[in-house]
Amino acid sequence: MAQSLLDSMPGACTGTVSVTDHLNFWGGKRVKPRQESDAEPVFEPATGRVLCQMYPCGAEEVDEAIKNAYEAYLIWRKKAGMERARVMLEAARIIRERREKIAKLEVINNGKSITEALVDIDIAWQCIEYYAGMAGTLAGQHIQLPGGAFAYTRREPLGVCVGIGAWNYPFQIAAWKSAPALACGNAMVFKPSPMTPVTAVILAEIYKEAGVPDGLFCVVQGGAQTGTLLCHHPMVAKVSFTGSVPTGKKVMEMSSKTVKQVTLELGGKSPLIIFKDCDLENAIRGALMANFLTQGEVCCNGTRVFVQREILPQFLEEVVKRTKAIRVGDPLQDDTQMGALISKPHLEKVLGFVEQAKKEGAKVLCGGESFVPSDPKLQNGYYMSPCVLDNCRDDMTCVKEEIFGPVMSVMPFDTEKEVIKRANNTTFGLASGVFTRDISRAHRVAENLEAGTCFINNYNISPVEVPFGGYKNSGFGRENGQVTIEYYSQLKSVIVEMGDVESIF
Ligand SMILES: NC(=O)c1ccc[n+]([C@@H]2O[C@H](COP(=O)([O-])OP(=O)(O)OC[C@H]3O[C@@H](n4cnc5c(N)ncnc54)[C@H](O)[C@@H]3O)[C@@H](O)[C@H]2O)c1
Ligand SMILES: C[N+](C)(C)CCCC=O
Repeated sequence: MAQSLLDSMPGACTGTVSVTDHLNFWGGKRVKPRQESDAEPVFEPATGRVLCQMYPCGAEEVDEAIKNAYEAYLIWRKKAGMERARVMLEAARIIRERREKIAKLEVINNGKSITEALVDIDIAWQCIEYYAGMAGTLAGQHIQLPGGAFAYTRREPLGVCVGIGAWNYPFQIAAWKSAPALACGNAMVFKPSPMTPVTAVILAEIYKEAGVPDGLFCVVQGGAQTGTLLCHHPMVAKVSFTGSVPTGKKVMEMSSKTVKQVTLELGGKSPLIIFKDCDLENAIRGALMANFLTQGEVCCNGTRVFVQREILPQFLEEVVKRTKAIRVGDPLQDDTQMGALISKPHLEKVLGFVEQAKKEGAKVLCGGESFVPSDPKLQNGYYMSPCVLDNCRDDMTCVKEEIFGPVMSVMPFDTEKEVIKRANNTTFGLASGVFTRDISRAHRVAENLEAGTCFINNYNISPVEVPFGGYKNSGFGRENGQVTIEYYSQLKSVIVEMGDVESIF
């Protein structure tokens, strides 16, 4: 059934696809929703058409999926790491083979450009391939103790892990969470955002095809209620959450009731600092990459752009020229650079931030308006023109709050000390960036910025080998990189006596 959906992708155009397949997945197959009464429409952002219905899972379905995942976990955890690796490598291969079709479906559900979606799918299979490579390397330590006694540690899986995703990188988030989880021998029940329910289930089918036991990667659909059921379920060992700070706090609180481990990948308001000694051309490219990928709906975007006063005029002139030239439109067209925002309410929220910024004294240098493409089929889509704001101050709403749209706020600064203080003056701490040719300054600034990532002379690249995650309210735990193995496994110490027991009794 699902294969037919992917098979229809090559010829599919914007405005032509409807998804009727079931979107839940456990027991090795798509599962019909038990309740069809609370359906929520899912929209195609590019056209505003209804793409499909999302039927939230209730308590019985969540319980069934978790129990099914637990059965699969009992089988999977006993497999050698090399065996798990082979299955995961096969899953990565299948994704690579179907990348165009999956990317197309992602575009239709999310609204981002096909150019970007292809990169997202590539990052997804790379992540699975990377953790497949690590599955066979998991090992403990041998510790010598007095009298011939010794101890060793075993790195063991946690059990059933829950993944809860945001809507901006639907397939990639599912891969970033499931790949390390599965490599360590866990099972995962994944809940995508109710706005992007379509592609996580494709990943489930691919894992199944690659040879994971039925139930190892399950998908349950739903919003806050379904998420709450997952976070409270006693058989869940860990919740890895990607989403906003307020929801992340709730997830942490709910998970604490049954002492589940938690990873929180939350929002950001990241600083990008551009010194006058930078390569200006690269800094401008970096600023655009830091603000306008996925219509600005990126957690780690560098939306507070601090530019050293001497180069501010040249920077603004060039950034505005290039922002105005960004081609907004049909996300399935190869030459489109920016697609549609996720939903009408979200578009209105982002436009509201621009209005508020104007009221607070910011100057709109370009964009910041809703945009109606000339193609009639796109006229009800959720488009806006990318925006550059000048005259921004640190106390403005647009500088303090995560907008999650294509809005860049630019501010001048004079000294390194001053800009570091201002950059750190936020409750967020996801990412940061610095452009300078001074190597000492670059590393000094990186050391002093309170953020989980600092890009030097680039922005928003995401090699899967490098850990990704936040400081402060942007969360804790990491995705990607070797360290994430520690967030999906636990250590057992086995202590072995070789002599007699010395008892004080
Ligand atoms: N740090 C990261 O890696 C990262 C990546 C992508 C997005 N984000 C952040 O995500 C936010 C945008 O995504 P969003 O609007 O989907 O966020 P959101 O917090 O509204 O929702 C995220 C997920 O949580 C679920 N959810 C909502 N209420 C819940 C509850 N009470 N219990 C359990 N689950 C619940 C949603 O259904 C969704 O699946 C932004 O703040 C963005 O910065 C962070
Ligand atoms: C792949 N990027 C661009 C680093 C985004 C990671 C996920 C954040 O929203």
